[in-house]
Amino acid sequence: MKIIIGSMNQTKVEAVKEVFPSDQVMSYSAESSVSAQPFSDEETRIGAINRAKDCVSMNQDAMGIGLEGGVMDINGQLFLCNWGALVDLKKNVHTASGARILLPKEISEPLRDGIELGDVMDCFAKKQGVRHKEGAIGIFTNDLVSRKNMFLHVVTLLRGQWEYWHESNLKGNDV
Ligand SMILES: O=P(O)(O)OP(=O)(O)OP(=O)(O)OC[C@H]1O[C@@H](n2cnc3c(O)ncnc32)[C@H](O)[C@@H]1O
Ligand SMILES: [Mg+2]
Repeated sequence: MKIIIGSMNQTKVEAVKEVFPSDQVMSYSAESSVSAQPFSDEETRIGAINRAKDCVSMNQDAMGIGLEGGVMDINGQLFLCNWGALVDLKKNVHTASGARILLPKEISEPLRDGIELGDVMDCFAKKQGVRHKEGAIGIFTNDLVSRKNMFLHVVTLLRGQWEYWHESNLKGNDV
């Protein structure tokens, strides 16, 4: 089976390759068609779906996977949120979200001023390319859960749902 992951970010590409080890995984810089820094669950999820659909529009013989990172507000506090979407050969869509953790004020304030999380994290952690490595989730979990680990869980949720609905020949809520 061919699978296109709609990102060149290695944390996302490696997560898909690990969850689909027997398949041909290709990466493509898909359009999320949402803001570079999504600010709600809804916007982040739509970004993931748009990326997956953009992948499928490139190659009708492949399944598309979109993974999107964002933040969401609960009672004035910002949490990391991540969403994934899988579009299969029949154009059914499955979605799943990732773990979420609170971001400290040092991060949420510059985010609300319009700076992207990846850039804020590099400045905060005094590192380069946190988004391509451990991610904010890695930094704020003391490296116990990396960005790739978090996406591994999301992609596993996508694969499991796709298998369940595919094998049962039924339609899920998302499809
Ligand atoms: O190339 P793409 O696939 O776009 O990968 P990205 O690293 O930009 O990631 P997203 O667009 O999915 O995430 C939206 C923004 O949130 C940032 N972001 C999300 N989760 C992050 C994390 O765990 N660590 C650092 N930055 C993160 C990311 O850098 C972007 O600025
Ligand atoms: Mg991005």
